[in-house]
Amino acid sequence: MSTATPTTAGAPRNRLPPPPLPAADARWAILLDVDGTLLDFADDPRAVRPDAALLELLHALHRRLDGALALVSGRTLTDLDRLFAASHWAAVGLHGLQLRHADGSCREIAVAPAQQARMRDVAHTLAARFDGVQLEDKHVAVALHCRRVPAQLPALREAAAAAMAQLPGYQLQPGNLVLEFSPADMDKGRAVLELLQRAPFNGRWPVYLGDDLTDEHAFARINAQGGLSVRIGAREPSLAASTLPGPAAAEAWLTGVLDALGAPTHARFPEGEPARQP
Ligand SMILES: O=P(O)(O)OC[C@H]1O[C@H](O[C@H]2O[C@H](CO)[C@@H](O)[C@H](O)[C@H]2O)[C@H](O)[C@@H](O)[C@@H]1O
Repeated sequence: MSTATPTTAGAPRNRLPPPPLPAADARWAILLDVDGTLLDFADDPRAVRPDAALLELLHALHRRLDGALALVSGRTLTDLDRLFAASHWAAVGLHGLQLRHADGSCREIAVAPAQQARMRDVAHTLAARFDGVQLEDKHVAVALHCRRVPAQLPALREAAAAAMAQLPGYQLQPGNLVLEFSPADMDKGRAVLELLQRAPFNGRWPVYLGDDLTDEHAFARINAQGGLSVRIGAREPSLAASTLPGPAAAEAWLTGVLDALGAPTHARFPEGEPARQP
């Protein structure tokens, strides 16, 4: 699949092909990371929102795949449902801590309240020490964003790694200009495997699109299942077998997938238009 070519610095670099399009009768299941894959990055995590064309495309694909399309994100399920009007979809939230199957059944990994309170306390104290670092408190997990102050990332990483000694049961998950404290022993790969074991995903060919380090866990599982892993962007190294340059290219490719499969005909948004931010 991938071919290694030398860079000018002499280090190998993977040159990956674009993903193929399906045959009209293909039985695909599509799993989609959100930030950096479907949506361009914004300085403020609360500022992003999918535009109408992307929403329409995703809802049409979800119908065409008989529900075998899921969002797999570090965001909470509540946030995903608000952004995508998708509370009837299977989804993975908080990097696998939350999971909803297509039949609506959910599971959530909990942490002892005292342990969680300790983690939040440590994270808030840490964020206050670094000017410009934005704290996103998801309760069971906390993200410290450096998008506005990328130069702070190395020092924040060092301080956060040191703080881990006080936080048994937690892991420090790096992402795109972000560090997250989240409960250990869960990642997107494990959650994706759970989804793939149940209808309507089982028996279909799994295709996963993602851009970030957290998506590498999913790429590993998807590859082991014989599916297709697609890296969005150019981050290296990656386990992905295929690549697209960014969210705009991902949307164009998904449009090609829908065209190849043939568009469905019923209602656009069964649960009403998605909420709009002011
Ligand atoms: O798994 P994902 O869907 O990619 O979610 C990962 C994190 O995405 C969000 O943060 C990232 O996007 C923000 C908006 O563009 C950006 O400001 C931030 O720097 C990025 O790290 C989200 O806020 C996090 O909760 C997710 O874990």
